[in-house]
Amino acid sequence: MTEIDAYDILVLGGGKAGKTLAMDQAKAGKRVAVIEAGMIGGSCINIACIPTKALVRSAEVAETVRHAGSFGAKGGDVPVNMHRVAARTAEVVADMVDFNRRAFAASGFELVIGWGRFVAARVIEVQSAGGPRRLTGERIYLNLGTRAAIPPVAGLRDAGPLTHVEALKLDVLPAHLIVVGGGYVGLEMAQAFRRLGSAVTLIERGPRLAAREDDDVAAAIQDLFVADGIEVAMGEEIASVEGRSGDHIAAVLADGRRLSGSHLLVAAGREPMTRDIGLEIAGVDLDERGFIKADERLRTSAPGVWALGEVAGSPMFTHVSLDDYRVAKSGITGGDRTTKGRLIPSCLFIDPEFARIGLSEREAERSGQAYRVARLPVDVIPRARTLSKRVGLMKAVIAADSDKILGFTMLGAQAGEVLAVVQMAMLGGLPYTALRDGILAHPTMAEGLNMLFGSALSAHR
Ligand SMILES: Cc1cc2nc3c(=O)[nH]c(=O)nc-3n(C[C@H](O)[C@H](O)[C@H](O)COP(=O)(O)OP(=O)(O)OC[C@H]3O[C@@H](n4cnc5c(N)ncnc54)[C@H](O)[C@@H]3O)c2cc1C
Ligand SMILES: NC(=O)c1ccc[n+]([C@@H]2O[C@H](COP(=O)([O-])OP(=O)(O)OC[C@H]3O[C@@H](n4cnc5c(N)ncnc54)[C@H](O)[C@@H]3O)[C@@H](O)[C@H]2O)c1
Repeated sequence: MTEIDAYDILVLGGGKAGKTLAMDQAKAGKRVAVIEAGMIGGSCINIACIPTKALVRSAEVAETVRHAGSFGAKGGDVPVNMHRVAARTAEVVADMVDFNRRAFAASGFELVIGWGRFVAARVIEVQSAGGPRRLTGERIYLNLGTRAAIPPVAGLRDAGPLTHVEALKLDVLPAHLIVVGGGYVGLEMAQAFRRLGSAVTLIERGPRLAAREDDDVAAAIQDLFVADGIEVAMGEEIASVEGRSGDHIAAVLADGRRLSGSHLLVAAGREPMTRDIGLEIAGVDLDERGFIKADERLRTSAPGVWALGEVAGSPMFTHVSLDDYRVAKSGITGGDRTTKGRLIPSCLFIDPEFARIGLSEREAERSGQAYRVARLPVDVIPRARTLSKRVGLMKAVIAADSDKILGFTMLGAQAGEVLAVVQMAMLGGLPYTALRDGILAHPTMAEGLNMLFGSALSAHR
């Protein structure tokens, strides 16, 4: 019989929520272990947010150099060294992994590297370098994450498509990249590779890019992509894929048209890492999509087992995974924090950025409440002119019967930073007039908020 090591806190999967909880609880004197398959620090720093934003930065520099002449500097269409781009991305990742590794060690939790699976209700077996080990915890937290879903399209899997993981390591520039999916991953990657110098075709089967956004916002993003020279194929179903990514590949559409390229990147959504790890033995129920069913305190159907981050069905952002840690910690310390009613910001790192907090106009309409809308083209903000970044819009949704801000959307330079200003106003319960009348520094992009909230509000419903 293999011995079972017992811990106060056992975390399976070291994502943002799990690693933060582990460090916190280890520092508080608990006996804590984290079982992690191999990505020290989880997907954000290894294969997701951080390397994509490093790639996006390389693309931004290439684009700036390309247009340097108009700013009076010497530039032009200089070739991009993808070997260096990939190396820089890897350096940024390595630094953060190292930082995490040291923080883990300093906190005092035990990091067990290996693939974990339940072998009994509260027992996880790990296949680690030193042979199999069994661990149990008074409290067990599952922070397993997701991976790129490969749609069941004939020939797609056999074509060896790239996902974000491989695309971030490419040290040759794809001559022509086909991107399947116009969500967050597809949009960031499509524009980055276009600006690095690839021809890019983006295929989205739905009616709009960034599916959850309002039509005018999605159309503005599409215009931006078309202006960048990206071929955008909307509302198209891929019937089959022929060839191999990295060589020659073609997406054959339902109407028989062929969209050909050299590489194909799949960015068509995510699937949870819940298969074949004995969750049924653990008594952890899944929903119809395979995500762990968790309540507002992130409790699963198994007593003493919680789920955190994407695998728990939480919105797929690192800052939400971090908040799941706060909810989990509150459960340990007797607090009452839950996942209900969270105000969750999002920022899409295209150029210019897209950001949203609270309700979109469509969501406000669906909610049935009376509301007003304010709109502003970014072009009228002085800072947008000094930056030569005049594309985009700001949009706010305000309650009709009070001055409460219900939502804010921006496509424009530094949208993620401007968003935080509105978010703080919303968190503080400030009326929209505070942003209309507050003295904001000139010339900043945030100054546009004075104009946005000072503009005529059109009433709805
Ligand atoms: C390309 C891309 C870009 C993104 N960019 C952003 C961004 O800019 N901003 C943002 O907020 N969000 C971004 N996201 C989303 C963000 O990465 C995730 O929401 C975030 O990392 C939270 O993940 P998590 O905590 O749920 O789990 P993860 O960080 O995915 O952690 C899960 C961990 O569990 C491990 N694991 C899984 N199964 C097992 C097992 N059986 N045994 C042992 N270990 C296991 C995995 O190795 C992994 O390390 C991006 C996602 C992608 C794909
Ligand atoms: N900046 C950020 O914060 C950031 C960046 C990347 C990812 N993320 C997170 O990761 C999540 C997942 O991103 P994602 O882009 O993989 O998924 P997504 O769900 O956001 O978008 C997937 C898109 O692919 C389309 N699609 C699916 N199957 C298709 C097919 N066969 N042909 C053509 N199109 C198809 C869908 O209609 C959808 O528009 C995001 O929702 C986001 O929460 C965040």
